[in-house]
Amino acid sequence: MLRTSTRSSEASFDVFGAGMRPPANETDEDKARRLEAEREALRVSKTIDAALLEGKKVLERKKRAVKILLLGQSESGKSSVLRNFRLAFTPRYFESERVLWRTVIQLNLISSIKKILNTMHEEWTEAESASSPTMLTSQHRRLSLALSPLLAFETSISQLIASDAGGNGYGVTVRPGGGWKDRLTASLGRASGAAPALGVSAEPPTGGSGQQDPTQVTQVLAACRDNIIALWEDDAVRAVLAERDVDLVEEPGFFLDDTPRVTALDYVPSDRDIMRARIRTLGVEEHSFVTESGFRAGTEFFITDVCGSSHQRSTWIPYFDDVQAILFLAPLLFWQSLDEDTKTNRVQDSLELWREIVGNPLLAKTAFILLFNKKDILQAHINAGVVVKKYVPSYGERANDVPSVTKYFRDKFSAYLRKFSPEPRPFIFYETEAIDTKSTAVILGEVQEQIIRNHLKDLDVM
Ligand SMILES: Nc1nc2c(ncn2[C@@H]2O[C@H](COP(=O)(O)OP(=O)(O)OP(=O)(O)O)[C@@H](O)[C@H]2O)c(=O)[nH]1
Ligand SMILES: [Mg+2]
Repeated sequence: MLRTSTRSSEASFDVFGAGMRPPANETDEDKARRLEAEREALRVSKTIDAALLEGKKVLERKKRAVKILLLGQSESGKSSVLRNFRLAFTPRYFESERVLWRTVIQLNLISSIKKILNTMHEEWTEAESASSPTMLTSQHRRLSLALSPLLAFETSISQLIASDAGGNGYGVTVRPGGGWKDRLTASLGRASGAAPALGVSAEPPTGGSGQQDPTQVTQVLAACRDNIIALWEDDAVRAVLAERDVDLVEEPGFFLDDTPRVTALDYVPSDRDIMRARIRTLGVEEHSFVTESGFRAGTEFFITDVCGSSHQRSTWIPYFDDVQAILFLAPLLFWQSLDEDTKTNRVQDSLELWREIVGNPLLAKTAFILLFNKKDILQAHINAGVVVKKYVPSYGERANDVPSVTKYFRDKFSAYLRKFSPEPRPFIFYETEAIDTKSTAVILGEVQEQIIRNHLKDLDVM
């Protein structure tokens, strides 16, 4: 019995051993190939182990980290708040990205120019087909021609950083997931032959592949400076834009009034410029970082930034899991409608969205912080005489000033929170102006402190 058992175990050992042993007639070449294959298999196995370990570590870190979700309609200022967050709490990282923002701002400027040129072309086409007079002259045609090289840069750089899905043809839209920064960094590095830096290289860049590089755009913009100013300051151009309802000043990412500064060869974007830059988020971006400064520096954050367009809101749901706080942005721009649905009033849309989000059972334990962002724009419009009750009849005879408007809508948001939250939760709100980095830093400092305290309480650390 004992012998049988031994034999059987030897036999089974042999079955595996035979498979592992090299064949008796193995040539030197076969052996080299086999050893190489074994080394490769070991490398792949180690890579998989490392990835699993890394994945586990990320999950562990994510469990301990503070998780924040930025929500709100498109253009509400979610990404701008995230930028403010990074400026306030990871200033070294923010500095390292300044060079990328120069390219985004250059693209914003070119987008505005493209809109003007396209509007002029529409005017010419209609004037020709209807044989009607136009205020635009041959001088405008010369300007249009002189500025047309900029459009090639717009296309080319947009292709580098933009999504294949593209945007609406004007705004800057980036690839989902934030990978655009790596692509742009690599491109800037290649163009200057070194790590990307601000200012242009002494040597003019050589295009080579035919693809425009971001360093060249700096030089072409500098060369176009006077023509851009001439175009934007031209009375006939302004009149054509007004006639065709093209209001560039009101659009996000408007830098035409800053042309002399933005087109300078040594242009370095200020913090405010970076907050004013417009780049549309597509899909969902997850940002993880450890704070360098502020309350409990060294705290790890996971901040999720989403695209606010109504077509993309279903992509938010997977990110509701395990989030400590939602920063909900709701600008009180009651005279505007959504870009994607011009029949829907912006504030009405924010209220509906707020109601859905606060009422979501997955978010019952999540803290909500409401940011009435863009208070500078609200103030400017009230100062310019915009009458609230014209757009919001239920506003009635209340005073036509910012405190009354804010109180009116604040009461509505607060009532929805009380009525639709699955469990009672405090109503926390701030009035913000994300392009003002100083005031935003103070508010974000308070917000961060509250969130960390709550988080530590949940983890039983405090
Ligand atoms: N004047 C002013 N402009 C702001 C303010 N907050 C944001 N902006 C500008 O508004 C534009 C839109 O802001 P984003 O942060 O890109 O908006 P978003 O919510 O991320 O939009 P999506 O990515 O499309 O969902 C940008 O050009 C910002 O510079 C503000 O408080 N005041
Ligand atoms: Mg965004």
